[in-house]
Amino acid sequence: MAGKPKLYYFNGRGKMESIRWLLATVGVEFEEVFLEKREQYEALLKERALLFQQVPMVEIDGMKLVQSKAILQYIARKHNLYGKDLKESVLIDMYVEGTTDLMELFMSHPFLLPEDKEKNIELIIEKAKKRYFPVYEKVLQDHGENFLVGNKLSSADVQLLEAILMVEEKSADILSEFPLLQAFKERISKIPTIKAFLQPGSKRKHQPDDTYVATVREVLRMY
Ligand SMILES: N[C@@H](CCC(=O)N[C@@H](CS)C(=O)NCC(=O)O)C(=O)O
Repeated sequence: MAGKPKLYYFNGRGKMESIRWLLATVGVEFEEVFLEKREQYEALLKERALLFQQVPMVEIDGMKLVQSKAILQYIARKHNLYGKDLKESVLIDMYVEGTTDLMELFMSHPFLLPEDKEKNIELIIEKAKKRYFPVYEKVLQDHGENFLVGNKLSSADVQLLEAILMVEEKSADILSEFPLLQAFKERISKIPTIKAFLQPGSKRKHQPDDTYVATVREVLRMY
């Protein structure tokens, strides 16, 4: 039997966090290798473990997978979080891409100059409020189900909850104008595996701090 998936990334959210969320949701335990030194990254490059010289990399089912989107789709397909047919899958892809676009704005935020950070976070919150959250509110309304697609949980639901919590960290009352999203958040948060992942001490990461940013810069030589 294959061992636990092994996740290679930094000790921060970045492009690995949605993968952690999805594995936790489907109840798969995983190990993490945190890159802290340039030498660890160089060792991975030397053994040709990183196809495009990038992390995230996940060792799973005898493969070394890179490209976060491909990894997420693999996990979603394997664990039936990817819809019942092509039409459901493409909707899931669209909704996942929307939340990814929103969360990527947050991912780049810690790397900005201090003087740009405040203005940038205001713009991100504005985008969440005006562009992204109204879409998901309407999808829930039109679809009339507990989930974004079909009548069961999909990776789109998991990622939407992740995005909601990320925005709420910066704007606690963001959902006040979105009652269906508020109910969605409460519902999805109660799924036992997700509830466990939301507890302190889980492998969920919180907002990257200066140490995280400094580590990424050092390991990837981003100066
Ligand atoms: N499309 C890739 C992008 C991965 C990516 O940009 N990884 C960054 C760290 S978050 C990296 O390894 N950068 C090193 C480089 O590009 O040289 C994915 O989604 O996995």
